[in-house]
Amino acid sequence: MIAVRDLRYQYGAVTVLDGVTLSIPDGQYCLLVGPNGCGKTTLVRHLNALLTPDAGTVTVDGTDVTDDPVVARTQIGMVFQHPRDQFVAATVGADVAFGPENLGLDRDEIDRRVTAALDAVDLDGARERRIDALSGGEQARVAIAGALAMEPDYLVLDEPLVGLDWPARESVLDHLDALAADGTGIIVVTHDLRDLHERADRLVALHEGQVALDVPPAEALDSLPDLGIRDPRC
Ligand SMILES: Nc1ncnc2c1ncn2[C@@H]1O[C@H](COP(=O)(O)OP(=O)(O)OP(=O)(O)O)[C@@H](O)[C@H]1O
Repeated sequence: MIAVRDLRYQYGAVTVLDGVTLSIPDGQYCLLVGPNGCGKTTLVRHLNALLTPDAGTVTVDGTDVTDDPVVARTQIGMVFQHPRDQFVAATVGADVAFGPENLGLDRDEIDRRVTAALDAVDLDGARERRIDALSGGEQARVAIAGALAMEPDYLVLDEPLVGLDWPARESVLDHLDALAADGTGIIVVTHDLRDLHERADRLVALHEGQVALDVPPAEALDSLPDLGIRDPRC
């Protein structure tokens, strides 16, 4: 379980997170929503210790991520807002292998993980393809595969659908559904709930640095406009 307790963070004099508390059990599919600049990325960067809290704690299965960032980073896979910035190799297979290689795994295990991760996003035939020659949707799936190759308990995706056309968007979402069905916890950061609200178990909305809503998505819809988020039914 990921547990965030009274998390506070400011950039200079600007307070962004002002006492965020939430727990995300294993296997949950959670949406983290809020308008631009409300602190969603700042919050998820704390989950695997890319940022250190000014106050409060983030624990994963009881381990404080600040004390043990490596544990957090192996249990929580992150897919960043612009996947293109995340790639470290020219080809799909080399990029997906990068994380397991850094874990010091043997070649057979690396190969097994790369195969499984690419299979999970339907890119099993794409190992030798150059990433810069892939479509935006394919690149998004490579980024997800890169995180999956670490065999994380949770996958955190920061605005994974930006710039994708409808088929690519559906494809990425269907793959997330399949991962969730297999027990991977999914946390999707977004300000656009179209196609998402019916898939997730839970919706957490940030407002003025705090958790303003934490309910099943269907219960949140009427309150969203007051929090600066478009009602996806409209
Ligand atoms: N490195 C930084 N230095 C100073 N201010 C920052 C930095 N990163 C973010 N901020 C500010 O912190 C606030 C929260 O930013 P954050 O990126 O967490 O919001 P967000 O909800 O993810 O926004 P978006 O939906 O636009 O991605 C914003 O006002 C942003 O300008």
